[in-house]
Amino acid sequence: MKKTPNQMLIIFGASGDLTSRKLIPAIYNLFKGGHLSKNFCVLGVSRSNMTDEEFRTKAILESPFLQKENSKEDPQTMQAFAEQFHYQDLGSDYDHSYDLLANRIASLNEQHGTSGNYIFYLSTPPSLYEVIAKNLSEAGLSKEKDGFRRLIVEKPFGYDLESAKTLNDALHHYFDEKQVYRIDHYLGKETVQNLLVTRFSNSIFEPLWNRRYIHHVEITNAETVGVEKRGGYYDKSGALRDMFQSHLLQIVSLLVMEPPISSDAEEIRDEKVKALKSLRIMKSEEEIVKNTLRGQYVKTEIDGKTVKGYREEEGVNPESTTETYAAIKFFVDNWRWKGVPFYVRTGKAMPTKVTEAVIHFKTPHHEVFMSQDAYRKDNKLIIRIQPDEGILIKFGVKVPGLGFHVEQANMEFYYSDLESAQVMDAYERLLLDAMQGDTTLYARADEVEAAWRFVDPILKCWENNPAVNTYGYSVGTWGPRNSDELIEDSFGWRNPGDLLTDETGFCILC
Ligand SMILES: NC(=O)C1=CN([C@@H]2O[C@H](COP(=O)(O)OP(=O)(O)OC[C@H]3O[C@@H](n4cnc5c(N)ncnc54)[C@H](OP(=O)(O)O)[C@@H]3O)[C@@H](O)[C@H]2O)C=CC1
Ligand SMILES: O=C1O[C@H](COP(=O)(O)O)[C@@H](O)[C@H](O)[C@H]1O
Repeated sequence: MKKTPNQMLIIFGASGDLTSRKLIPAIYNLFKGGHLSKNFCVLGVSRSNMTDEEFRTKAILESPFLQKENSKEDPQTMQAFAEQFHYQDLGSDYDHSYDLLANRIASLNEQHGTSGNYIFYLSTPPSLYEVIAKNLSEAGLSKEKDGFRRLIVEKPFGYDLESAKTLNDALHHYFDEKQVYRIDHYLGKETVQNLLVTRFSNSIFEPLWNRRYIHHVEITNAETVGVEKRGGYYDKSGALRDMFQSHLLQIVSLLVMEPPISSDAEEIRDEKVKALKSLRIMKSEEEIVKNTLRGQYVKTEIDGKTVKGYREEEGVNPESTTETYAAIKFFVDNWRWKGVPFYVRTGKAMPTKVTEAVIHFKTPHHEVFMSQDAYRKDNKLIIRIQPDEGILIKFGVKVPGLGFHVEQANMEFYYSDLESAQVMDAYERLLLDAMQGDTTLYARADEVEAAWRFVDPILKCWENNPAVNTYGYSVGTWGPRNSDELIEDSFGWRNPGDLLTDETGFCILC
């Protein structure tokens, strides 16, 4: 196990949802797993007025997100964990009290022996990222003189290309790029990382990983939930910004990239940037309208009960045209991928929670045997990112008996079958990487900008034409009725039931 240096984690936005739901449980698991140094502490920072004790009680001892642990752990372990937590109230606008904060950090550094190593985690509304970075710098907390100084920045990173560039420039004013860790929690998922290993450590896949053998690539990200309590944020964002620009383009970059020369963070990130730069940018509105589709879930009767539509959600404009479903077809203009269509869709309020990438291989050039079903004869590699993490290969086998009839068989691997299947939660993995100074799974400035460069024209076109290609879909369905039209040349979207479900090849339409 790699040793984690002594350090202090300073969380801005400590009273918020992300801190209690994701960050504290992740730190707790790292603590229990023995990944943290004994000389470690957390300083929570936000506007709310709380003492250390009140913060510990709310965020740890009475946290619903640590309830399971609370009930089964002995109280001493929980208490020992809680004692590493402190809290600092920063006043109403995060623009003051930084000298006070610097003094508090210095005194906790003495108390916990954190060796002057500080990570600042920005889990506040994004509008505060720049002001916090500036104030940290002015309080002398950004320069690495007597320990490391790192800045973890939550998503969304920018609202479009221009704002992402502005934010990068602003952060670079106060922190060097190597100090900035832009988080994308999908990169913390074991199966997303496994995309690299599947591709580059198996000589059976890589020779086929190109336009000669791949017919098309399909990525599905579906959630059963709607926008829940995040309507205010989501209504200004939409599926394209919320999921596609960040998480899904990260997955695309890992599928598309060339082999890096080593597993060094910069080598991998260089290749990802090149991959993102090779996505063909859709220039005309006509091209965008032809290759994209969006939808919004609508009020739906399910088993005699009315389920809210998006426009009825708290914080959402009742006339909103924000998309909760987006599907995009695009091409990658480089030697490897020329002419291979990529289809990516994401949506809320869908039938199941699933994320998967499907590589559809071309059918053999000359068909000797007839398949039972014309749509099922292509080989597929299904990389299941969640929830049942694993890999499935579909290939043709002879149906026993007379003649040469072919049917699809499955060869599958589930992560849960591994004896050492201790899959770390994404935030746990990413926090540990930042604590150990590993940037591989964090997005670099040029990577984020390259992703926005691809998404920007689509956003602009959609904003200019709010009604074009926008369709309602019922809660619990696979999106708008006509979503298969986008993928018409490729047999329709795979219906991702269980990993092993023998799909129909067609989307279940509303
Ligand atoms: N929640 C989630 O699931 C996810 C969140 N994120 C990102 O993480 C960040 C935090 O999200 P989340 O925890 O949900 O947000 P919350 O609104 O729950 O919390 C935000 C935190 O920032 C503080 N804050 C809010 N408004 C202001 C303001 N105007 N001035 C100063 N401080 C303010 C709040 O504390 P106080 O009011 O005490 O000052 C609170 O601690 C956001 O950037 C979000 O996009 C990313 C992915 C998922
Ligand atoms: O970043 C986000 O991700 C979640 C989905 O994450 P997952 O790990 O549960 O797949 C999504 O619900 C949210 O809208 C988005 O901001």
